[in-house]
Amino acid sequence: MIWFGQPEARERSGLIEAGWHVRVVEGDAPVKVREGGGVVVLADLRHGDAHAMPAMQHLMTDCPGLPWIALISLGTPVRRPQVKRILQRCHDFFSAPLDLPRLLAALERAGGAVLREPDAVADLPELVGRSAAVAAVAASLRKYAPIDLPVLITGETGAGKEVAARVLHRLSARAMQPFVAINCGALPLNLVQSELFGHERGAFTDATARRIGHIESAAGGTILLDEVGDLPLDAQTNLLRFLQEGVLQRVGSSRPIEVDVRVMAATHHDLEHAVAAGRFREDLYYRLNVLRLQIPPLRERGDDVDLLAQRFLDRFRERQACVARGFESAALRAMHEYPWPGNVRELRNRVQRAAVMAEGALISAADLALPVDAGDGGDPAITSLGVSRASVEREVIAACLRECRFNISECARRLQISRVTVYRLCKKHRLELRTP
Ligand SMILES: Nc1ncnc2c1ncn2[C@@H]1O[C@H](COP(=O)(O)OP(=O)(O)OP(=O)(O)O)[C@@H](O)[C@H]1O
Repeated sequence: MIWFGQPEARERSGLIEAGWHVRVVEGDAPVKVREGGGVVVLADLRHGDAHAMPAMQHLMTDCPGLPWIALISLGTPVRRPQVKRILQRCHDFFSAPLDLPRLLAALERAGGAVLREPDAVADLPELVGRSAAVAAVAASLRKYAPIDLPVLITGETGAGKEVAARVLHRLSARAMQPFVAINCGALPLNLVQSELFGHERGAFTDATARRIGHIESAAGGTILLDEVGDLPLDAQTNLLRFLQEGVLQRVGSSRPIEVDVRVMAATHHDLEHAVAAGRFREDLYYRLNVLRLQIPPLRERGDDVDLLAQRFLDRFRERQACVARGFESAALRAMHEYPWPGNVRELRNRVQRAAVMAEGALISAADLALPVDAGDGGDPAITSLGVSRASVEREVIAACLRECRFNISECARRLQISRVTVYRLCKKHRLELRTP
């Protein structure tokens, strides 16, 4: 629903709990909405505030088919022409204090099915979100996609760098050609060159046959070099040559092979720092950093957390039997408070686990293993800071281990702790180090 004005906290959380996505509009900027799909608009005129009136009028003209509901109080200037025009357009009226159950019933009638509000990036279904931060990413993606130059994608782990690279590829002229993503940090050190550039038969002891490398296998398409900062210096030199001349040499061969591939690189480390420390070639950095895309961390995406969580839950429900279909308001609050060090990936993992754990229709903060704030009347065992920390720590490690398929080195790298610490924490939290 679009709420023009200011919902009270209880109103907003009641709506979200009932499955509605609430988009609050306070300013006078025009609002874009796709008609149909269960969108309902509420004109909150309780405070007689004329601020959002132009945006309301605009939307009424733009989307004449939308159902409108008015919320008024004794203070609403009902005789003012602007207000009168809006009231004339409304199907239903509510007076303060708002009777939430009656409003929910009216919304169901007006909007039909539960609203799935269009994302800010409706034409990019891979990129769920409607925050300004995600809209800015979407705008850059559309701008960069048709330009056949390298892109350097930065952002915290799990924020969606690979998702962005896939969108860039899909929107580019190379869309019908391969997209190859490789994690440079996970390549065995002694095989990096052969993995990237391929090798000829007999190039080294185990090279019993000729093998093409990842770059060649992406011929005509795009290669994403994830964690590019982890490439050893000799591989960096060859990559630079490839970027400059468009040719590569397989290990054990002196024959240059021309390969047409768009290179994208991603990193969650500070590459500038690596350059300053001499761990990353400066010339390669400039070659890769032609177009730059910064993926914002989840904690900076506002209500996208709700949207993503619901999306992950819906997807999970399509594949697995589970009773959960939404989130308690305390769970939504907890998700907004939590800093999400593992970003969208961590959110997905927590939601999936919570969907399994939840015993009712609504997932609680405890199901998500997230701390709830003390004023919430939540479980005291959960609100204790020590227990919450331990629980979060366990969840983050368990999720990361699963993501890395129980590869301890990879897990240590992603969490930026030592392998020894990973083992210690697994022991502390009784996490099994099984192979998948
Ligand atoms: N905006 C988004 N909408 C939907 N799913 C997303 C979004 N961003 C990320 N994801 C999901 O989150 C998970 C992590 O995303 P991705 O692998 O792109 O992150 P990353 O930044 O490349 O991580 P890493 O630094 O560990 O390589 C994936 O399952 C991806 O599908």
